[in-house]
Amino acid sequence: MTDQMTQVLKVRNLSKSFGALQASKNISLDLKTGEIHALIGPNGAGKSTLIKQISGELCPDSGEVEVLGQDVSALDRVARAQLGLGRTFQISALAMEFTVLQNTVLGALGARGGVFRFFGNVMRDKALLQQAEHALKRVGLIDDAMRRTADLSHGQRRQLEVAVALTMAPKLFLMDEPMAGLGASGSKALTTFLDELRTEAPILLVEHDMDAVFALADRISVLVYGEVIATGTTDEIRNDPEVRRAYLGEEEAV
Ligand SMILES: Nc1ncnc2c1ncn2[C@@H]1O[C@H](COP(=O)(O)OP(=O)(O)OP(=O)(O)O)[C@@H](O)[C@H]1O
Repeated sequence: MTDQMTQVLKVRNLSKSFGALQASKNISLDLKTGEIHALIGPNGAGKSTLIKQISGELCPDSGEVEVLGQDVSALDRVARAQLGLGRTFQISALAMEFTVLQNTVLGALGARGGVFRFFGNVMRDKALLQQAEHALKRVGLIDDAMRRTADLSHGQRRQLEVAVALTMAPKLFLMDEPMAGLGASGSKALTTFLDELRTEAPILLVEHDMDAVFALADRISVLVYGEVIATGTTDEIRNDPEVRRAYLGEEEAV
């Protein structure tokens, strides 16, 4: 990393409670140009809750979120996405009866702010098709373009979510466990892809797969009980006694 790197995402003092449970405690972190910043922590630490507050799906009790220098705290999810905040879609966002290509074209249509009217016409739109095919090539799903989404493996659906998000040409990515359910070869392929993607769109990556995290991350933040207990390079995190005690040690991940 160099000093010239700019912050594309800044989270300041975010807090969120669900009743008596404080799921985010005064969280501050940032994401810089060209980097992958991994967010790790035990189950229930509050990783997804944090991602949802950044994407605009969940409203924090206090704190601010800045995207590309703009305070987006008052903006909804759609407005944040239009500013370039990409988010891997939940599997439920895919239309299971549609083909892989159709789902990706719908993503590309959404990226243009298009309205879904006559699907037949949409599927004849050369520019949309090219955009969708390009995204499918990048994630390694082009050979499956005509398959029904319902017939894909779990891992392939995760790849498709990334392809759909890519059609929106995001300037930064929030990814919540993209490796989940991928076999060894799937996660290796996705690791290679994310490694390349970071220069185009930096990534805040929530991931339990420690091999992927330590292979990819420029920096890691560790979240425990809603609190960031450490942020640092992979070596700093690996050797941090508090992190080892609170998280890594217990999982024997290093
Ligand atoms: N909508 C909600 N209502 C009440 N409690 C919630 C809600 N969403 C999350 N929680 C609680 O907040 C805490 C943080 O959950 P969260 O899903 O953010 O953790 P996580 O680190 O993403 O976990 P995992 O690694 O298992 O996905 C958990 O105790 C969870 O039960």
